[in-house]
Amino acid sequence: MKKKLFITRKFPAQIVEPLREYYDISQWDEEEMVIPRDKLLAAVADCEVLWVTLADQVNEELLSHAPNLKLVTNLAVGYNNIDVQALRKRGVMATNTPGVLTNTTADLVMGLLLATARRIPESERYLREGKWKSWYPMQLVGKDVSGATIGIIGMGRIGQAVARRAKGFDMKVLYNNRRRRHEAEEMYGFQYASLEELLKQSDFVVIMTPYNNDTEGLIGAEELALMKDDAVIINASRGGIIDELALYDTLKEGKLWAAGLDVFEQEPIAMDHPLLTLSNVVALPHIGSASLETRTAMLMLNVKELTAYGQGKAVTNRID
Ligand SMILES: NC(=O)C1=CN([C@@H]2O[C@H](COP(=O)(O)OP(=O)(O)OC[C@H]3O[C@@H](n4cnc5c(N)ncnc54)[C@H](O)[C@@H]3O)[C@@H](O)[C@H]2O)C=CC1
Ligand SMILES: O=C(O)C(=O)CO
Repeated sequence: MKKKLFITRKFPAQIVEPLREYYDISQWDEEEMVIPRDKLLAAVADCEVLWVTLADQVNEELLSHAPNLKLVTNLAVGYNNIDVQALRKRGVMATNTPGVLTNTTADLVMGLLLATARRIPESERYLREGKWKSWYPMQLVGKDVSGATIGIIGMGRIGQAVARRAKGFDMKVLYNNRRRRHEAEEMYGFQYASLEELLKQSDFVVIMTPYNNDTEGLIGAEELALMKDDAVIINASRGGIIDELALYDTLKEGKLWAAGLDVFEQEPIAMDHPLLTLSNVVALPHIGSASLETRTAMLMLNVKELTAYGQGKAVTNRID
């Protein structure tokens, strides 16, 4: 008998179909909308394998409804949506998608850096709104990225890919990480700094840590106050790492140049969120890894794990 697999979103048919060799598959039939929780809890009742997106919470509640569950595959590298302890307790395995999205996400971070520093979205709105009357010296002036100091908090796969790109802009690279990256320091001249020094010295601060109990609220009012008044903060990791209301207050008081945000505490962000009233906030709908090549690679990495499990082989990229 085939194993039961439930997929929490409508994924492309050509990706899912080959898995039918091993699985009896059911899936939520919406591409855009998250499956309602009650439907998900009912759907997992008899499934052995669950394929989720980062919008699905895999927690004690879900596990208590899924007595046969053995494997969860997460279509994301970040796995803050998964309660790893609860999984471990029940002997359920989980996998994620490290590596395949590193460059694409680092590219987006550079996009946010340029967009905030050079006021690109604001300038585009200005043109489309018919405000462009002439060229004048101080029109929509921004700040230079080239030669500036970037401070990267979380020097993992993506953090290091951002740092390498920053070198291409002749930036000085400071970083803070759980452990020193001696090899990268020697090879590229990246400099380790305490969080406090990094915040004080950087023109651009980029957050690339995972989201967990240690990093929740890592950047609050006190940390923002350490930053230069004309600095930019970029968050492409997870929303809860920055205190959004503290960020709003800091920007509103003119104590920061701008913020570039791909992620939010609540996703989608509420349209009346105060951050969205500020013209120096560039806000994106969590598109860090959203290139066709990379989203396909993420799906295919999950497929590889599901195929291995279906064939009775070991899965890799385990997060449990
Ligand atoms: N916006 C988007 O679409 C995307 C967002 N992400 C987010 O980026 C995160 C990072 O991804 P990777 O670079 O692949 O992970 P990684 O595990 O390679 O890197 C994370 C780094 O953060 C460091 N770190 C952890 N806690 C820290 C702390 N308190 N202070 C300083 N450093 C700390 C770790 O030592 C590690 O070097 C993911 O967990 C995910 O939340 C990832 C991909 C796309
Ligand atoms: O992989 C992740 O963690 C994302 O946020 C989306 O790619």
